[in-house]
Amino acid sequence: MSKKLLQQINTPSDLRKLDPSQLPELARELREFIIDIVAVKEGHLGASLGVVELTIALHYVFNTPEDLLVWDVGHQAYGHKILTERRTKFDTNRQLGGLSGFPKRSESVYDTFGVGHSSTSISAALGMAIASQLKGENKHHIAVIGDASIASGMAFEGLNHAGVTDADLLVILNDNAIGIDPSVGALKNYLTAVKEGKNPKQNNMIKSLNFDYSGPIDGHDLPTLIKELERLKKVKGPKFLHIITTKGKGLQQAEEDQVKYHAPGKFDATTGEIIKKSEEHLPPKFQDVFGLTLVELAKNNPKIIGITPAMPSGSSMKFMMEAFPNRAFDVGIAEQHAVTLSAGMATQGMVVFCNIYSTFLQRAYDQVIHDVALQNLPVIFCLDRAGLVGEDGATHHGVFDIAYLRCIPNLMIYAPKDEIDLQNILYTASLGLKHPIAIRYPRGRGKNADWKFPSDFQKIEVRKAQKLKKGKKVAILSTGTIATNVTAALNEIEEDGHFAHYHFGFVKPLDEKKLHKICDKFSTIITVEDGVTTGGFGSAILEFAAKNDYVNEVFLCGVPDYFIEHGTVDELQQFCNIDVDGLKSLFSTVLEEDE
Ligand SMILES: Cc1ncc(C[n+]2csc(CCOP(=O)(O)OP(=O)(O)O)c2C)c(N)n1
Ligand SMILES: CC(=O)[C@@H](O)[C@H](O)COP(=O)(O)O
Ligand SMILES: [Mg+2]
Repeated sequence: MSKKLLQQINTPSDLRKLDPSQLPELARELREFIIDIVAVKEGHLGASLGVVELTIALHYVFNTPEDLLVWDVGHQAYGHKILTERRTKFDTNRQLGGLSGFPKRSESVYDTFGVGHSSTSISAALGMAIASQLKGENKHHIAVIGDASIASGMAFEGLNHAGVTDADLLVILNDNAIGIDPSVGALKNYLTAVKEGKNPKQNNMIKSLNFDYSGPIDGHDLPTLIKELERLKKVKGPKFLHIITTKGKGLQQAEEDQVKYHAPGKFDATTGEIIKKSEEHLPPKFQDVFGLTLVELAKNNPKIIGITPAMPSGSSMKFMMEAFPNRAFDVGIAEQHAVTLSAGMATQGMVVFCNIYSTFLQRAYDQVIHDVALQNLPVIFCLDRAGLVGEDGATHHGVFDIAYLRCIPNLMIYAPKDEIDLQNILYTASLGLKHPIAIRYPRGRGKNADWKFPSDFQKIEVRKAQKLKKGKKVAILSTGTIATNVTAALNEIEEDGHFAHYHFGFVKPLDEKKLHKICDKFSTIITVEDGVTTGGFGSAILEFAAKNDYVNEVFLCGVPDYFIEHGTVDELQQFCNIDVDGLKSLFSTVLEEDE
């Protein structure tokens, strides 16, 4: 179908020239445009489809970019990007060198705040609103936040503050009753009661926080939305609009299976059918190795508990939730709570597997230190999506965990080299450890198509590093699944026992006995990791060498000291020179120099 209206719009001021009667047609065109491109280029789908009308109404009513609009998480901001000067580039979304999948200040003046991690929008927009007041500027400030994201502690901190200000802040709650997985918790029940009219108006909790509350209204009804936004524009102080939308709106399958269509991969734009890749003979996803192994272990140990903050599907904690609903908890977007809840359970002798994406654990740093490590509670952190995650980009790479966890006393860190190693460390942790442990593993699939399940678990000796290959001259020390790249690179160069390769599953505690032997035997050491080298595994080896007066040459390979953008994992590893070819050329150079 034609996109006559959309093609006329490069900026929101073009949009504001349209007659209100043309906006529903624009919404149809925008939706179709998003579907056509995401079907081929992949990305987040359902959330953006759900806010098409809201996006149009906001840019129609408010004077963006003068008025400041903050999208929470930003996975729903595709329509916003398309209407704000990026329509012709939208087909590069999330690709190397292309548009970011999330709003980003350096990308556009319309992206007022960089997002990706949830629940920041209220604080950020309030900060802007207070700054505008202080500067004597007359602007509107709008935060758009979803029902799952508003349940997070940080959003409540923002609301709590905003309610005692007279800042020009409009919070729009986009309530579609789902996050990535169905929303959870008492707040969800409260919002449902409000929607069903079961909550008396005088008991409205948002009103009681001193907001001008309106809604709930139909977020797909453009005339109603526009009328209400026009009204709110004139209201002073903090305001809260509750709108009801359908995630995936306009694509039947996306509306019916909202979990799958959050980010469906490639699909047929006309039928909506997801284009399935054959999964036969493919190695397992690490998340499934985690999820299925946990269930297996939990069968024999009633003390095992699983906790996820809002990622039951992404982490595969859903298997545990299905098998043992009483012992598995989705606590919503609440990483801080997830960590301290785990600590509380651990005080009572439970064996808690707290699964958090590496990047999202950053939010619960104090809880890891203060509530877990300081009390030496043996919580088992399973950090999925460690390393470079690919198209989600800089906000989501799990590259800092080794560096930010390594300095915490009591906390052990383990990075398995493959699926079996992951299973075995989960098993080992389930037997009971004297300390908390963080087990980090990457997004995506392993390499072992012959992975057997269930398997014979092997206990892993704490601290012990493993020799993967013998060699005489240079020692390569790797941690985690990047070992596979090292092995492949070594297999591709002609070397006759020049390089030895060691897998350091334990980054902490380090196998110092083996390190002494390595430092004595090899004058050159190369460390390889898929996280930042600043403070990471390589740094740990350098610290060991310095502390023990070794003067070996140590080369660190890993993620450099700047933020890595989006692209495929292969492209980004190549960029960091930790792909097979990058490592091969480094090893070849070392080999040539030695000969
Ligand atoms: C701190 C943090 N934890 C988890 C996530 C992963 N995540 C991204 S979107 C999302 C669900 C958001 O749901 P909601 O706010 O209701 O927005 P919707 O997708 O429904 O539009 C989650 C859990 C995140 N981005 N940030
Ligand atoms: C927007 C967001 O934070 C999530 O949707 C994230 O993109 C999920 O990542 P995975 O696809 O790795 O589960
Ligand atoms: Mg939602």
